[in-house]
Amino acid sequence: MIYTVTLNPSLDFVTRLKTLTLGETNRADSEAIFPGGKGINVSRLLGQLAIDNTAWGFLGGFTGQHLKTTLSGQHLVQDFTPIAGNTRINLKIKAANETEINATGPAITEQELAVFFQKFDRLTNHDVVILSGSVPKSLNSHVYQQMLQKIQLCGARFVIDTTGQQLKTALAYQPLLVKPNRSELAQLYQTELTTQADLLQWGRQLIIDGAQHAIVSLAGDGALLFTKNTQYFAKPVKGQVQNSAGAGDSMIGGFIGTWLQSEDVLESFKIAVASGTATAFSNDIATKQKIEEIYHQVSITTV
Ligand SMILES: Nc1ncnc2c1ncn2[C@@H]1O[C@H](COP(=O)(O)OP(=O)(O)O)[C@@H](O)[C@H]1O
Ligand SMILES: O=P(O)(O)OC[C@H]1O[C@](O)(COP(=O)(O)O)[C@@H](O)[C@@H]1O
Repeated sequence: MIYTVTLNPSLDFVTRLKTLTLGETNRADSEAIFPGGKGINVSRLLGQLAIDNTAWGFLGGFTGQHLKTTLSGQHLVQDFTPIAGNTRINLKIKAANETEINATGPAITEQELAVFFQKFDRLTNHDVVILSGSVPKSLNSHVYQQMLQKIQLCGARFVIDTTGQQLKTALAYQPLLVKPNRSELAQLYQTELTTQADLLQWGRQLIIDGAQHAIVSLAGDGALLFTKNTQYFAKPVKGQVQNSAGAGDSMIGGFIGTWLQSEDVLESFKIAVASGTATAFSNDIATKQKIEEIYHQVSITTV
């Protein structure tokens, strides 16, 4: 089974307006609410590809209830840990630029955390756990490492999409896949990535440091894939961006869902790029139909 973990799910409140003026009352042209949180986005993308998966994480309050309702009927099993606090609302402002305010998230009690950790006892070496996104402020920053130790103990495999020290620590546990974007890679290695040579050098470093596969996503500039023996570049597909939130999560879902079925790295990368692009070109997580449409436009070269 594939499990996704979203410690800090969200409702994404997306509002559109022509111009955003700070310090003034702005009037929106439109607004919409989407389920959010990186692991949940991965689950939804896997669901679009009809790949069975179970979503873990914390949900609570009226926002958590709304998220639950929105997810019901999608191709994923909800196995969230209930909490007393309210699931957060993240604000995405689409004006001339995209501005995001991601909330800190609710308080998680020690008891709620203990109930969540019990789920890891049932993992086996057939399972893959996808750990994604930020840690609610109330949780200790070592929570990712605690999960990794439990996953390793059961012989399960994992994918991790987080940043900074948490990502650095995770590399030593040999993740199946990591997917930093350009700024996350620069932050990880405390370096500047100005040239293609910089990207290739530091992308490869992810493999040297322990990752089995590494995608460096470059938003409108495409993506790079690194494995022990190969390096690929996917050119950006041209199109109209609608809402790029979840594009990176969709890449992870597309890659890992395909790789677990075929172990075909090139095909998995192609579907990853199609999935990420299709989500960027959609209002919400991409549909299977949109992914198939984009798939035929994906062009990959060895670099
Ligand atoms: N503006 C865009 N044009 C074309 N493809 C895009 C665009 N934005 C995202 N994508 C696709 O989605 C992938 C993931 O997007 P990116 O923004 O890099 O991830 P993240 O959301 O994790 O920061 C990119 O590597 C690219 O393939
Ligand atoms: O957990 P974080 O880092 O606060 O991010 C949560 C946000 O990330 C998203 O999952 C989108 O992620 P990406 O754009 O990086 O793919 C949103 O749905 C959500 O609001």
